[in-house]
Amino acid sequence: MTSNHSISGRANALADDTTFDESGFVLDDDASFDGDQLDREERAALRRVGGLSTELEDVTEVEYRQLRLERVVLASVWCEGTAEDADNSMRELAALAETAGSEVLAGLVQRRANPDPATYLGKGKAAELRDIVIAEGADTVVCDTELAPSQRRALEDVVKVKVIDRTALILDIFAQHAKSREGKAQVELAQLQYLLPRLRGWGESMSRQAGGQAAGGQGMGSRGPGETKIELDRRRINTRIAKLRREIKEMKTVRDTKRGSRKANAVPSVAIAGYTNAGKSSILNRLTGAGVLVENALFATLDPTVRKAETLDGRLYTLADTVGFVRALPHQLVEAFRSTLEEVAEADLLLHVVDGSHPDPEGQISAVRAVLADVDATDVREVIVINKADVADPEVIARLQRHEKHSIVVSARSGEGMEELRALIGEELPHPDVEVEVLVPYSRGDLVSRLHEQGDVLESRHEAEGTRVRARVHANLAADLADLVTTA
Ligand SMILES: Nc1nc2c(ncn2[C@@H]2O[C@H](COP(=O)(O)OP(=O)(O)OP(=O)(O)O)[C@@H](O)[C@H]2O)c(=O)[nH]1
Ligand SMILES: [Mg+2]
Repeated sequence: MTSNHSISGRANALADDTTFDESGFVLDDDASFDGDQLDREERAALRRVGGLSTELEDVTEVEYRQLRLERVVLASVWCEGTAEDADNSMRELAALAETAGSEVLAGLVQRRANPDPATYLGKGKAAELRDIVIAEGADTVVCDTELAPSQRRALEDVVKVKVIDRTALILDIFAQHAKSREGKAQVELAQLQYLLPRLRGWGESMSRQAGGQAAGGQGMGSRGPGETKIELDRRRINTRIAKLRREIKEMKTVRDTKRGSRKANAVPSVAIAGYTNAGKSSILNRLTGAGVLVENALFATLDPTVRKAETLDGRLYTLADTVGFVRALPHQLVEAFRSTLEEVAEADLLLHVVDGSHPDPEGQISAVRAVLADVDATDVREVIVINKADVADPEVIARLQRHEKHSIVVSARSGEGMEELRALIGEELPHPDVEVEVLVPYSRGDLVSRLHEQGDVLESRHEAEGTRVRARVHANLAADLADLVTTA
C-alpha cells in the first residue's frame, strides 16, 4: 500500500507556528529579550552563498565544507509512526535546511514499508520527485535519512540534481557554526568520517572498471605508482583524521586542567543540555546576563560556553551551555563531540531544557536522553526545565509535569519561573558541609570574599581585630582557614 502527501509552497519551518501548512510562515523576529545578540549578523552573512553548486557535483570531489545549499526539495520515506510523527520529522528537516541557509520549496513524503534499497524513494515516487524539482526550479534534494552511497548516486541519476542526506546537512550546519579551534576540529573529524566510506563506494566501482586487484586498495601491490586517486585521498584523509584526533585529545587535556582547578576549589558546576532550539542559551543568558548567541536557528551554539553564576544566597557556580541535540544525531558527530559532551557527565547538576511549545516535547526528551546515555552521562542529577511557557499549551505543560516529576516550568522570554529556577539550582547544588567560626583580620578581605562566594555564611560581625564569620564551607576552604578558626 502506498499513499503519500506532499508539502509544497514556502515553508518557514523555524517559525513559532506548529503546523506545516501551505500558507508559509512568518519568522518570529522578536527574540531581542534573550540577551545580547552576538554575531548574529555575521552568521546571517554566512547564510546564503549565491551562485554556488547549482550543477550536479559529486560531494567527494569538492572540498566538503564548501557545500552550500540553495533551493531545496525535501524527500522522506515514512515507514513507522503516525502521520503527525512524519509531519514533525519533515518540519524538522525543513528547519535544518533553512538553518543551513537554503530555501525550502517543497516536500515529498512517501508511505512505504521500507525505503527502496536502490533509490530510497520507490521508482515511481522518485520520478515524481524529479517533476517537482523541475517545477520548483530546485537545485538540491535533501533526504530525511542517512543514505547509502549507492542510494544517493542512484537517486541523483533520477532527479538530475544534487542529492544530500540528513547527516550531510547537519554536518554542514555544524561546519558553518563552529568557531573555536576545538569545535572546528571536531566538526572536521566528523565530516571526514562521514566522507571515508563514501569514498570507498566510489573506489570500488573504479577498481571494478580497472579490472585488476592492484587498484582495489588491498595488499602491498596496491601502493606506490599504481595507486589510484581514491586511495591517495583515502590515505590523506586517514592521516588527517589521526592528526585531528590527537589535537582534540590535547585540547581536552587543557579543558580538563581548567575543570580540575574549578573542582579543587569546589566550585559546583551546572550543565545545560537539551534539544536544539529549546532555549538553552536564552536560559543561560537569563541566569548570568552573559551575551551568548541566541538565534531561532538550529545548532546556534556549538562551542561550549562556561559562565560564572551565583545562587540566590551568593554561592558561586559554573554554568555550561552545550551543543544542542537532535533526533538521530549523526553518530560521527556524537563521536567527535564526545569529549565536549562528557562535560555533562562531570556536572553536579543537569538542567535538561525542553521546548514546551514543540509539537513533540516527549520525543525531544527521549532523543536527548539517548545521546546522554551514549556518552555515559546518565548519573547526573537531572531537572527537566520546561521552557517557552509563554507560548506552550498549558495542557501539554501539565502532561509533561505529570511524567517528569523533577521538573520546573519557565519562560526565558518573559522571565516567568526564573526566580524559582535560581532557587532550585541553589537547593540542588551540593552544600558545603564543614561549619567553621573564624576571625578574619581586616587585611584578609580576600578570605571574606571567598567565604561568601564558596560558603554558606550564617553570621558575620565586625569586631575590633577583624570580621567574625560563622559559615559552612567545603573542606578545602576550611583547610585554608584553619589558622583563623576560633571555635569549630
Ligand atoms: N516564546 C519563547 N521563545 C523562546 C524562549 N526561550 C527561547 N526562545 C526562542 O527560541 C529560540 C532558540 O533559543 P536559543 O536560546 O538559541 O536555543 P538553544 O537551545 O540555545 O539553541 P541551539 O544553541 O541552537 O541548540 C530563539 O529564537 C529564542 O528567542 C521562551 O521562553 N519563549
Ligand atoms: Mg544555544
